[in-house]
Amino acid sequence: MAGLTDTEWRRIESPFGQPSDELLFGRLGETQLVFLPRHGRGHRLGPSGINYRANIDALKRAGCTDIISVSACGSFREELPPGCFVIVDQFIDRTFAREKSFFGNGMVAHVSMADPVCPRLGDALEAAATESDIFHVRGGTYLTMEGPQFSTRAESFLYRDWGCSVIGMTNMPEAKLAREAEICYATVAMVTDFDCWHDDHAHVDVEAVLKVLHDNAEKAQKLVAATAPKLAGRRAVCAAGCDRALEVAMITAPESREPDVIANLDAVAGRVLR
Ligand SMILES: CSC[C@H]1O[C@H](OP(=O)(O)O)[C@H](O)[C@@H]1O
Ligand SMILES: Nc1ncnc2[nH]cnc12
Repeated sequence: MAGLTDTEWRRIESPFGQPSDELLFGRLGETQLVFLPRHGRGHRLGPSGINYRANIDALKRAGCTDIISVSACGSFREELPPGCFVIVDQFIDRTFAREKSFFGNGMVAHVSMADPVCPRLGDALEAAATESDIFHVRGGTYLTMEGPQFSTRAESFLYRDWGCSVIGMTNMPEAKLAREAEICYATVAMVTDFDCWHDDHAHVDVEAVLKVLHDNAEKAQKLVAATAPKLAGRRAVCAAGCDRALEVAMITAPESREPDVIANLDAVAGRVLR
């Protein structure tokens, strides 16, 4: 990415297994930035094969306070055509074959997902998109399907009827895990296709997705570059409380907590478990 300096790929170890790849550390002006390709370089990993827990844990260990998820998506709305960037504010999770929590037996926690997107990050993305003259929409619901196959036409119509805006295969459980790790999270959904509901457009295929993605890569980089400086001066606390999500979430009594489970949570929940 143009303007990214002091770059270095570094491997981060996680007790939750292998992150998708090494992390690319760099600096964009005053902002420290870390890039993690969620499918690995070369797109080796499918959406169900990504170790989402290891990725979020590694980002936490790397010191990340904010995550901007850049994601290719199908659209359910005429007014969100290919090329449009949607700064979503809600998710529906239809995945079923993924580890979805850092917590469980031995240390149970229930975080709120009522507002899964950090409004401060949403504001920064919206302002950056406006400044950069990028066609975008603020707000929308991202449905996460398991994949790897695309939806049937019946599913596509169902999700439209549910009021969903876009569809992808990765943002859940990513957003849930970011919340558990007390990291602010926001998504830029880059619309690549109309899935398979639209009479006037062919059903989605990978070739079509890649073409739109390539045509929009520069725009996505411009958006990240314009957003980064807005996040440089880290506030003491997140006004929405993303960075304190665990304070009202943990339910297992201290004497019932399992030490080996607690040990793995040193990065994600060390702040509240110490
Ligand atoms: C190549 S189309 C399907 C693929 O694209 C999206 O990836 P990402 O969310 O990482 O941008 C979608 O979720 C699927 O994984
Ligand atoms: N139509 C679609 N469904 C699921 N994931 C996608 N990624 C890009 N387009 C998609």
